[in-house]
Amino acid sequence: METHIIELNGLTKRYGGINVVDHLDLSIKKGEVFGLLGPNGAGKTTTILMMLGLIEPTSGISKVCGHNSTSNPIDIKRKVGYMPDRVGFYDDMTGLGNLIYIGQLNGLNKFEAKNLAIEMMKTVGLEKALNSKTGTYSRGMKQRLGLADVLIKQPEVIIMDEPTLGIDPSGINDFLKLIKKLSYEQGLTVLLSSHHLNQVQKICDRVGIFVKGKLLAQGHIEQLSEQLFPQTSHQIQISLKEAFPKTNGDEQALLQLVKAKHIAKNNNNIQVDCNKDFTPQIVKFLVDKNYSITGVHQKNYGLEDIYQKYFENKKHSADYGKI
Ligand SMILES: Nc1ncnc2c1ncn2[C@@H]1O[C@H](COP(=O)(O)OP(=O)(O)OP(=O)(O)O)[C@@H](O)[C@H]1O
Repeated sequence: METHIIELNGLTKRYGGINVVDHLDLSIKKGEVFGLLGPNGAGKTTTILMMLGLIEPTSGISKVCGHNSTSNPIDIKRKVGYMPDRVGFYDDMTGLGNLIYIGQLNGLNKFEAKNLAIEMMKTVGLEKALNSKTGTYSRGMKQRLGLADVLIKQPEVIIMDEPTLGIDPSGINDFLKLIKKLSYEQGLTVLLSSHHLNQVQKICDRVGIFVKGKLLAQGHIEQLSEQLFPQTSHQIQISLKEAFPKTNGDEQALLQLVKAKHIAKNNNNIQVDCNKDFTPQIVKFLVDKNYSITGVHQKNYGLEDIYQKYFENKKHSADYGKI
């Protein structure tokens, strides 16, 4: 049986008559890296705060590591490490000093705290900066120290709110790889809230698209496009030697064959958006009609495309529930 370490059922938070988190159901397995994606104001932070037991839901239940977040916030605090978007440290203390202090606040004696702090700083690649004051750390180094700060509590689950804010691109890559490695090696479950889609795509096992308090779709990236755009989940691009169509009848016949509404044309290239992979049928159709094919390509939606396309569609629809 699969173990769900995070279980949200009907989780709702109402502010000023509006459900900013609206009957949210979400299950995350042990060891999974899950990306919660959504624009500003979607309700990501409110959801996280309910999971941590820091605010009470209006209705519904949040369970993390088997504990009810609302009735057992102390147990949640023991098992869940939370990394907010900006991590604060004492700038005039060394990185090591800051971590030892956190370790002691979490019940370790000075000796244990020092040993663990050194180990965690090595884990996050800060061994050379052990004795530098955190005031001299770069933003990326501070985020790594923030991760060490979470790890020293030896959590089962790590929740991160926009963890890469303000880090330069190569620092982001290194930081995300580190998160993935930790999850893999230590079986840590990670919930990562972000609106940086490309980054999330790189390391998450699953993602959820969260808009106006509701989870619109969740799954692996490939599944998302099928859920969100059932009619156009496969984009098939064909390059031809000559322009398409030779006759109007060809275009209509191809549209009917693949049950598509529109064929996009650009010079000698065409793109057909279909609800399944019609590549063999399209190629056969064109060959039978004596077109010369110079290239065939199936484009997969990336998370950025999925997100953009979703919000483009929303401009034409008043109802977020209808896709
Ligand atoms: N204490 C509060 N009182 C009233 N409204 C609130 C409160 N906290 C959050 N909200 C509202 O709830 C909505 C969701 O906010 P939340 O911070 O959870 O979104 P978010 O997805 O984390 O956005 P961001 O990425 O900008 O942090 C927003 O409209 C916000 O104004």
